[in-house]
Amino acid sequence: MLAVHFGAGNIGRGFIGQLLHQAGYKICFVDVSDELVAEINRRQEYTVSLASEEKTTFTIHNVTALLSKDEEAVAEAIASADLVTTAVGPNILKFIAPVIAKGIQKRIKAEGKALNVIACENMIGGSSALKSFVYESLNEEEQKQATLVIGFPDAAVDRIVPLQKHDDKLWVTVEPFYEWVVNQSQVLGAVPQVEGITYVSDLGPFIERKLFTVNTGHAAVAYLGYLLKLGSIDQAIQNSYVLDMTEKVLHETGALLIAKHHFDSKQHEEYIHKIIKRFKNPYISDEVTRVGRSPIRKLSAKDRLVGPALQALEYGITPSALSLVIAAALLFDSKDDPEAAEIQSHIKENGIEAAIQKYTGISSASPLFALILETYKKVKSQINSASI
Ligand SMILES: NC(=O)c1ccc[n+]([C@@H]2O[C@H](COP(=O)([O-])OP(=O)(O)OC[C@H]3O[C@@H](n4cnc5c(N)ncnc54)[C@H](O)[C@@H]3O)[C@@H](O)[C@H]2O)c1
Ligand SMILES: O=P(O)(O)OC[C@@H](O)[C@@H](O)[C@H](O)[C@H](O)CO
Repeated sequence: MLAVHFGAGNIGRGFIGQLLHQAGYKICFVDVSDELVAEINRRQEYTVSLASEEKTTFTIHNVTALLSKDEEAVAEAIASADLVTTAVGPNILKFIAPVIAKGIQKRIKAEGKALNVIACENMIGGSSALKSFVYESLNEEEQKQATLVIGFPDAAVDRIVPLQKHDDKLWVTVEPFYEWVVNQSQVLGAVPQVEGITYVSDLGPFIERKLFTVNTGHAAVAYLGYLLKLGSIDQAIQNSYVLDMTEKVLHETGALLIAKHHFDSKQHEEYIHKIIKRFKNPYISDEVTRVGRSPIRKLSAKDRLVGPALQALEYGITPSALSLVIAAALLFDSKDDPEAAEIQSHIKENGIEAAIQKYTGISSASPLFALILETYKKVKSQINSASI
């Protein structure tokens, strides 16, 4: 069995690669990094180690790699694959779509069997978004045929994989916990048998629970930690203010998730505790700048901050703590992050009101707009007087 996986980065090698290997797939990674591709092809194996006291390791064999610009070879691989997965980042999906379309065209011509393409990205409807991009490169007839044989099941993936700092360029250290939930109702043909994938008929509650708890909480720790000049998530969560505000944020999103999806409140409370414990993992040092990366994406209307804040209002919940994190994201000025730099220069040139509208999509008439603005001004003045 062959799996073609786009993105040989942290989650690609450290999570998806491990599970696919254990399920018996040969993996062909596709990446833009010459260094990664060359090293994978040279060794054809790599190590995943668990960030825990035992430091258990797994060797992932049977791996090769292609450069994404080697379009003919990538399309050929897709044409003969049993599964296609991605972990490249939500903003990259549109760039890998044309070559996936090429592979689909070859497959349709050869009357190949049904194939599923699963985007393992932190976003709602990742595979569906990828499908839309792929369809832009298919003509009407190809789209009709693809609808019958190419499934794009949406997924939620959860495993904390920090930036890697090893002499071995392929080694990847990951937290022991993982969760991979896939919408079975969007699978076409045989359901991929991968131990560790949980199939559900409705992904909505699962992806919102994951994104609005793990990622909202993570963003809270990252952006508040950054303001307090704390470098890593485990350091930031030890700070009583950060911990207190993160818990408040997770109780706001929790109230929304319980009201909307009818999760059991006691079980949800346990879920929150488990996640905070994961953030405290002393065997992982995860930089706040990684977790806060791409603030334009994280501030967008459907993502982990503004998404639950807007929905909370609809359920009569005031998103005060969420507004604090949104304000902190607007203050995130990490120099190495191009999206942070763009927000800061927009604020400088056009003012905070224009930036809130542009990056969150919230209209100035919304009560959330006023709440974010007021909180932003308060936090900024606290920073200026060094009282945060
Ligand atoms: N790291 C985590 O803890 C984690 C957990 C769950 C989900 N995710 C999600 O997984 C995705 C990847 O995150 P990551 O942390 O592994 O990032 P990463 O930067 O480590 O990996 C992304 C990989 O994609 C490659 N890439 C970029 N453009 C490409 C292209 N055009 N074609 C092929 N490959 C390309 C990069 O070279 C890199 O190797 C994101 O959507 C992220 O939100 C990450
Ligand atoms: O990958 P991002 O940038 O969407 O979010 C950063 C982290 O919150 C994220 O990578 C988590 O580590 C991961 O989602 C845990 O499952």
